[in-house]
Amino acid sequence: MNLQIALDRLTREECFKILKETEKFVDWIEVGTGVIKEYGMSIVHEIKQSYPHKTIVADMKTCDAGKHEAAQAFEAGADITTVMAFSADKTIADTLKTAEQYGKRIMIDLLGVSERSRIIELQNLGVELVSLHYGKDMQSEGELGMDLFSLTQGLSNLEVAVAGGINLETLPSVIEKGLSTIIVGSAITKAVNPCDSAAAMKGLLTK
Ligand SMILES: O=C(CO)[C@H](O)[C@H](O)COP(=O)(O)O
Repeated sequence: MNLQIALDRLTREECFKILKETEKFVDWIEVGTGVIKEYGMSIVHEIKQSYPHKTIVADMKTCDAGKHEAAQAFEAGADITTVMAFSADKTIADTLKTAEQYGKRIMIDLLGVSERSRIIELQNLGVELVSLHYGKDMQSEGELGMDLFSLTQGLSNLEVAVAGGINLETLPSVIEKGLSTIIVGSAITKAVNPCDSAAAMKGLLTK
């Protein structure tokens, strides 16, 4: 099970400091949407240069102009770029095609999706990697509920990640769902000791 660290609401210096401290315990590095908005594609490039052996996820949250935005992410060094599930099928198809041309991948962000039928449509378009997502703003109204997992439960040929306020207390019940990637932001990046937090989480994932 991969641990993906999400670098959100951080300065460039904070991103690199946290990566230096947590590198050994994280598998995938997500350059968060806000960080990309602040620093542009150059920060994706810098992080890939510094961590060439890690899988870099550019959280572009693309919803239109798919071909262009996917190419931007891959040119900058991203291995995976994110695309919103509600995007037009043409956008999904274009980003998939672009990913194939670059030998890279797209991850579909399921934020706001409540019907399994959309996920099946996405699979029919060729999608193989999705992320269940309980949004940052929704987190102020309560923790990620286990019902979120029913969206993808039992679907075959689908790699599933999950994000949304996961912390050391909630991680064990998330692990039980048997997904491929657990995405953690604040519980590591805003921890007093990000290294200890990442180590503890990776420890649970590899148990
Ligand atoms: O995509 C995101 C926000 O849109 C974050 O990557 C995701 O929510 C993980 O961060 P946190 O653990 O702090 O919720």
